[in-house]
Amino acid sequence: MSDLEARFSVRRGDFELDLDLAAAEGEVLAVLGPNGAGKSTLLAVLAGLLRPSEGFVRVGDQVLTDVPVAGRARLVAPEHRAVGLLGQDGLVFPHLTALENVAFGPRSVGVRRAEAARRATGWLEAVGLAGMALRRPAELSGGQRQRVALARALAAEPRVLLLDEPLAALDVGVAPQLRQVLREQVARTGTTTVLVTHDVLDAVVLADRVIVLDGGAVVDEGLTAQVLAAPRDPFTATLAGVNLVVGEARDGGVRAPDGRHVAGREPIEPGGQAAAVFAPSAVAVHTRPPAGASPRNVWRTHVVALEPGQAVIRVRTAGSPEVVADLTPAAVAELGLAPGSEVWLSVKATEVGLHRR
Ligand SMILES: Nc1ncnc2c1ncn2[C@@H]1O[C@H](COP(=O)(O)OP(=O)(O)OP(=O)(O)O)[C@@H](O)[C@H]1O
Repeated sequence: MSDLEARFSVRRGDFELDLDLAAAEGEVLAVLGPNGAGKSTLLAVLAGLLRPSEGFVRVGDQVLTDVPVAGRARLVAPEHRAVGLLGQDGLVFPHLTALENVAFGPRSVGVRRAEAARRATGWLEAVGLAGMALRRPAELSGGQRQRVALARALAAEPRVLLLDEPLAALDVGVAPQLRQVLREQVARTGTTTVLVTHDVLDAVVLADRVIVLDGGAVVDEGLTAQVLAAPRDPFTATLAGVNLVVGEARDGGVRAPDGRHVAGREPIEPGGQAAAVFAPSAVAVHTRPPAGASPRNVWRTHVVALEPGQAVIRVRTAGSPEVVADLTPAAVAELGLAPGSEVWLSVKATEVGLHRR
């Protein structure tokens, strides 16, 4: 049986989120999605801050939220759920020291002062803050404060930990260290975790599985590596840094809405929806129709934009869906590319993965 299970729909104005998720004990589930996809709404329902229009949330054998279609709703108050929440700006009491902040959880369930302080000291050590126990939040850096907030959340020994963009407010230099601390502590404590993030790296480093939300619905889900290697949704493809052409399975490949046909390494059975995935570095750009015998995909289009990437220039081209190519600056200069340039793109079929949707 899953440790966490939630199935509900919830409305916020015109927005509706429909969700069905489960996480095994100790599993880290990342929730990815663009702005407004419903990620915070999902956490609010799990935390008991928001009541769904229908559905339930269960943690272990305890039903925390139960809103039947007809009949009485039941909602366990947020403070009585064994659910911890850590947001972007970890909530810590400004007037308490780091130690007192972390000891707060154990104290509030009746643990004696000395024992709570002993446990809090252990947690502060675990998150790399030994020696900072007596500082108040104002005397700590943003990254250190977030460590205190993490220690505080874990010291309450939640059955499920909810992380809402926990690294988003930190400097890029600090985020990797805290990401590592999160990873260690979640693994060490075996806490079932739901991690909302914009950053694909968080999912790669921390999560066993991911779900991708878009417009209030789950559009992709599975093991992190699999979802990123074979995205089924354009948003996931962008996160994974790959091109995704979704269309009808036809003639062994994928027929895009704009008529483009994409062949892959292995032919795919016709019928139904399929997706072709290929890396921007696998796309060659030509200013004339390319000649050559090897089996490959060739499409005529035009350049929409040139964008700086890391040691490459990303060439965005017209089409539905859009295809991007990564070229060296020298190649872009040699081809004389600019927005509006007519180009032919070619991709070797051996570089294209095809899968069913
Ligand atoms: N209090 C509210 N009242 C009405 N609508 C709301 C409220 N809060 C959020 N919404 C709407 O619900 C939708 C989902 O918002 P939510 O904050 O869950 O998205 P998100 O995926 O967390 O986005 P972001 O990544 O920008 O934080 C949005 O369309 C938003 O406008």
